Amino acid sequence: MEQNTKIYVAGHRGMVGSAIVRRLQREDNVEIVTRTHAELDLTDQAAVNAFFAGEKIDQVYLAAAKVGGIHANNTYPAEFIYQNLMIEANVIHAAHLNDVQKLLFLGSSCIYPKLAEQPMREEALLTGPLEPTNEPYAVAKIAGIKLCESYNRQYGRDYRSVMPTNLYGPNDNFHPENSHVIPALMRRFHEAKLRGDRQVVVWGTGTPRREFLHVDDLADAAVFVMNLDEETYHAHTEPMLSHINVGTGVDCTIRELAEAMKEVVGFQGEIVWDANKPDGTPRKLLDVSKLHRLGWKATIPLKAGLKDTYEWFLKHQNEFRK
Ligand SMILES: NC(=O)C1=CN([C@@H]2O[C@H](COP(=O)(O)OP(=O)(O)OC[C@H]3O[C@@H](n4cnc5c(N)ncnc54)[C@H](OP(=O)(O)O)[C@@H]3O)[C@@H](O)[C@H]2O)C=CC1
Ligand SMILES: C[C@H]1O[C@H](OP(=O)(O)OP(=O)(O)OC[C@H]2O[C@@H](n3cnc4c(=O)[nH]c(N)nc43)[C@H](O)[C@@H]2O)[C@@H](O)[C@@H](O)C1=O
Repeated sequence: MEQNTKIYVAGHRGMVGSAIVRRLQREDNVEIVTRTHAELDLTDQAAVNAFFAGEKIDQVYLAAAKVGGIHANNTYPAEFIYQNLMIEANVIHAAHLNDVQKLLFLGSSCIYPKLAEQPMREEALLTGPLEPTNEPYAVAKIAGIKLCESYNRQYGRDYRSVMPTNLYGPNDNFHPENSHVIPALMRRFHEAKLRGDRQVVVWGTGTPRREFLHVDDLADAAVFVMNLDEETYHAHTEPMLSHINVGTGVDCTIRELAEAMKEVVGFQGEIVWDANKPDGTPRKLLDVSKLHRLGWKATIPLKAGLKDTYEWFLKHQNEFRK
C-alpha cells in the first residue's frame, strides 16, 4: 500500500488555504495537517520549531499571511512587513531543519515594480520601484521567494513559489475597509440593495486595471505546481528566478468590475467615485505564458466566479470574520 503524503496547509481557515484543502481532499493518499492561528502563532519561532519537530511533515503549502486590500496595506505597514517576514522565515527555516521535502510559498503580483511592462513577466522582479501603498508587504513577499531560493541553492531543497494575481471567492475577507475590492464591493452593493440606497460609493477613479482569479483556480494551480516533477520544474525556472505567475491573462478596469458587481448583486442605483481614495498601481496583469507552457490554464470566467461567490456570500453572511 502506498504511504500517505503528510501535507501541512498553513492558513487553512483563510480564503486560499481553505481552497487548497478542498482541492487536496480530492487527492488519494494524502493526510492534511492544519492548525488554527490560536493553536499555532506562526510568528512564534519556538512554537513553529516545536510543531515541525513533532509532526513528520512531507509538504507545506504556505498560505498563512497578513493579508488585506489597498487601505489596510497603507494603514498598517508595520504589521504587514513584520508579520509576513516572521511567518515566512519561521516556517521555511523550520521546514528545512525538519527535512520537509517540498514547500510551496504563496507570494503576490504586487512584488513587481509599480510601472512594470505589461503583462508582467517573472523576469520583472527587482527591476524598479514598488507601489508605495503596499511596498512593505511586497518586500516581505520578495523575501519569501528569496528564502526559498536560498535554501534550494545552499541545501538542495525543492521549495517553490507561485505569484497569484488578485484573488476572490469563498471564505474571502468581507471587511468594509480592510478587504480587497471584490469582497468590499459585493458587501457594499448588497447592503445598499437591502436598504434601497440610490448610490454606492466606489474608491478611486475607476481607471486602474486588475486581473482577478477565482481561488478554486488558484488552488488547482498551486497543487499543479507543487506536483510538477523536478526535471520539468527546473526546465522552466532558474535557481535565482524560480517563481511562477498564476493568473487568467485577462484584466478589466475597476469601473468594469463595479458594473459587473452591480449586475450580479442586482443593485438598481448609481455608482459614484471617491477620487480621494488611492488608485494604487495603474495596471497589474500577469504574463502567464510560463504556466501555460507547463500545461495549466484558468477555467473560471470572472462573471461566473462573481455569481458563485455571491451565492456563497448569501449563505455565510453571519459567519464573516471581524
Ligand atoms: N487575497 C488575495 O487577493 C491574494 C492573496 N495572495 C496570497 O495568498 C495567501 C493567502 O491569502 P488569503 O487566503 O487571501 O488571506 P486570508 O487572510 O484569507 O488567510 C490568511 C490566513 O493566515 C492566517 N494567519 C495570519 N497570521 C497568522 C499567524 N501569525 N499564525 C497563524 N496563522 C496566521 C489567518 O488566520 P487569522 O485570520 O486567524 O489571523 C488566515 O487564516 C497569502 O500569502 C497572500 O499573500 C496572493 C495574491 C492575492
Ligand atoms: C492583491 C493585492 O491587493 C492590494 O492591492 P490592490 O491590487 O490595489 O487591491 P485592492 O483590491 O485593495 O484594490 C484594487 C483597486 O480597486 C479599487 N477599489 C475601489 N473600491 C474599493 C473598495 O471598496 N475596497 C478596495 N480594497 N479597493 C477598492 C482600489 O482603489 C484599487 O484601485 C494590496 O494589498 C496588494 O498588496 C495585493 O497583493
